[in-house]
Amino acid sequence: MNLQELRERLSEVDRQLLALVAERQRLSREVAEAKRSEGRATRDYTREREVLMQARATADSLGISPALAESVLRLLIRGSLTTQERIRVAAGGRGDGKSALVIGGTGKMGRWFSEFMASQGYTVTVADPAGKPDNAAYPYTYVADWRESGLDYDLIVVATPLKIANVVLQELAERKPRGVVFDIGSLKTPLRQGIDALQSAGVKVTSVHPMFGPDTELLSGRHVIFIDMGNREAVDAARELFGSTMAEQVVMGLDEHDRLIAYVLGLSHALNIAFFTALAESGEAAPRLAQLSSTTYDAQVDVATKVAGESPDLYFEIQHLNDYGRESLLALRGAVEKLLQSVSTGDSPAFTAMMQRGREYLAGRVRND
Ligand SMILES: O=C(O)C(=O)C[C@]1(C(=O)O)C=C[C@@H](O)C=C1
Repeated sequence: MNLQELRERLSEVDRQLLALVAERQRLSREVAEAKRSEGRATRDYTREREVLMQARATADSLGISPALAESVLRLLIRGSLTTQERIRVAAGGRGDGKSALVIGGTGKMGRWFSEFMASQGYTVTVADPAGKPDNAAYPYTYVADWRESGLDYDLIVVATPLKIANVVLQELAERKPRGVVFDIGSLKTPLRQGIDALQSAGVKVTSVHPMFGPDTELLSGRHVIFIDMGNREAVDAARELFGSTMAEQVVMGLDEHDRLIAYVLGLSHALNIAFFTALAESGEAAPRLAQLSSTTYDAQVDVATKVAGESPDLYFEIQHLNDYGRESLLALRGAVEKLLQSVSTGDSPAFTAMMQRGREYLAGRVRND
């Protein structure tokens, strides 16, 4: 066979593979229904392990790489889980007969929430001064300014940029809506006044931080943080929204949230900004570095590239508006100084101690994906 013929055969095999993937997905939808009627959880780690082990053994007997087979099956299981989670969220029907308003609903996370709530049966209204999305089949009621309409909703989600959110929450407090109100900001200390105003006005208020980006399809392994401002009903209602998903729910206080986020978001963003700034400012080495690779460098460059592509406004807000933001930046500076000190004085025990401490610290970390 010549190259052209071989490529045609490969394309045919790819088509067959994808037809099998479609068949697997179809079966997985049936599994979702079966598990729902038997009252079983969506995710079954024991079964996943079995599937992966089976794939490795089959690969071995076929003379192909077990690692390749495992990666393919991991992707397919992820596909299954995404489909199954969606089925469960829709079947839960937690929003049937209920209405929701998403203020800032055409932004990225606003869109995510609108879709998520609509998939549960909520009738969604989107308010956003950015204009109605140019889509003939736009599925939600649209208003440019929420201030000009009634507030008779079961749920109001504030998905505006942080700076505006505090004002919106205060304005909402004046109108005392009957439904549950929550924002989805990445920081909570800049929203303290708005949330407090709602609380004092007797509104059912909480605050939610979805710890994932707008492209997220599967919530298994993801965290959603709920801030308890003293209104149990509001916290329960917000948690209930995620009740059919596999997201892990964490409830905490407002200050605790921002203290932790200063590290989880603030420190990891800062480290990447420092990394690419150091590279870009490395003088004549900069263009040559861009061509090189090594395992750690490539992994770090991948993360840094994502960070560099994010919104500077949002990333600045995350650093600047956090009451506890300085703490983690100073910790980073302290760590770099300690490193510099050990390296420049040839203090190998100090360097080794840093590595050892990191190893111990990170070994205690549980990660599930
Ligand atoms: O066997 C199941 O319970 C499935 O839902 C299927 C499947 C898979 O894709 O193989 C998907 C998710 C589960 O966690 C385990 C396995």
